[in-house]
Amino acid sequence: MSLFFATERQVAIAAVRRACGLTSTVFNKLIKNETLTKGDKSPVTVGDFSAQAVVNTILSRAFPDDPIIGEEDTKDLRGDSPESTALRSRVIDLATESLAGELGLGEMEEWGLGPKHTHTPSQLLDAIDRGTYSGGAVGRMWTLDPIDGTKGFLRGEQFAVCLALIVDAKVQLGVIGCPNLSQDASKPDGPKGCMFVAVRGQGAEQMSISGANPAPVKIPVFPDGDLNMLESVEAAHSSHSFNDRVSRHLGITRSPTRMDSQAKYCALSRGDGGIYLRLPGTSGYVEKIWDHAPGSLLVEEAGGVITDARGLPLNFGLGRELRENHGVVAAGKFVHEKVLAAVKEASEEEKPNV
Ligand SMILES: Nc1ncnc2c1ncn2[C@@H]1O[C@H](COP(=O)(O)OS(=O)(=O)O)[C@@H](OP(=O)(O)O)[C@H]1O
Ligand SMILES: [Mg+2]
Ligand SMILES: [Mg+2]
Ligand SMILES: [Mg+2]
Repeated sequence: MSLFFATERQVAIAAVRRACGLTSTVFNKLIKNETLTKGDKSPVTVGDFSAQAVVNTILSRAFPDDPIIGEEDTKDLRGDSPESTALRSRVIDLATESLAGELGLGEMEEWGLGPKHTHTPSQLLDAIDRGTYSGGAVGRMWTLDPIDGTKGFLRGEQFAVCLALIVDAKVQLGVIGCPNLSQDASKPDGPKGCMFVAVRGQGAEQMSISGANPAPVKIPVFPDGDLNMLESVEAAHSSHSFNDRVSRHLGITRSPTRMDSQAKYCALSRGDGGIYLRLPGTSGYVEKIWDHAPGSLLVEEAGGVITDARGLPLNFGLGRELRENHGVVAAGKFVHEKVLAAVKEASEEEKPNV
């Protein structure tokens, strides 16, 4: 039987795998002036830029007509200042080195990828800027977060390379690479590095980053009293005190697991935590589609439910942002409705949140 999106799945896995390798190289060699602070005060590193160059180059060669919505752009890389020049050359070197390896893709030659092909600096910068697509409700488009959880990446904790294919506003394919996540949730000190792959209607699986040991993931049915909350590390990204209030309404006694990035969706999909709650703080920040697209499909294909805090589906067809959604509530299907009710009760007590 031929499966839908088989080529897209294969290319997305190869691209995320390559970017995960690159991020490990960068982490081990990152030096102080290789991190910038963006306009919104969030950090971006040479790793974010070069991983976007690599993934976008692979996608553009394999699917030249598909637009890409990527988090990063080259504004900070194209200037003439010594800082810009140094950053640019480091990003180009890292991306060039990463793209020079075998990708394990059958059509690589035909697509102009692999060790025999070189990419000029200007092609690599343009590849990063292929990510500036504005999105919308119609057609195929990819969305990429080259390093999600950059703060976690810098701390040596959780981060993820996140890629999704959206068709007519629906996420059809999601791939998340988590280089620092334990392969076996019950062995936190065991081997690390996993990849989660979901295709709509075809289920969700976890494998090692090399592709070894693929196994389906499914959100378990938690006995009452065994639930716990997954939440952001950064208090500015989602209110911890609001989550505590929701936990009290649900009778949750276990302490929350704090983790950066879409690794939270991965943990949820394999039962390593029962609820992911992300309610907006007071800053007016609007969530971006690349921070939720692959994770949302992973949750659904693992048998869970994901909505915003008001119970509405996440709308990926409104451009680069989840403009009409308010926060995120993700959980197993037997738990989700109870969480929404608890969110409502908690927000009635604490008005500014919902
Ligand atoms: N103020 C505010 N509110 C909500 N979300 C924000 C905010 N600022 C940034 N971001 C986005 O959060 C992404 C990281 O989310 P995490 O869940 O990993 O946060 S945390 O680091 O665990 O706290 C992070 O993704 P990356 O930039 O890819 O790291 C941002 O897109
Ligand atoms: Mg960022
Ligand atoms: Mg992100
Ligand atoms: Mg990012």
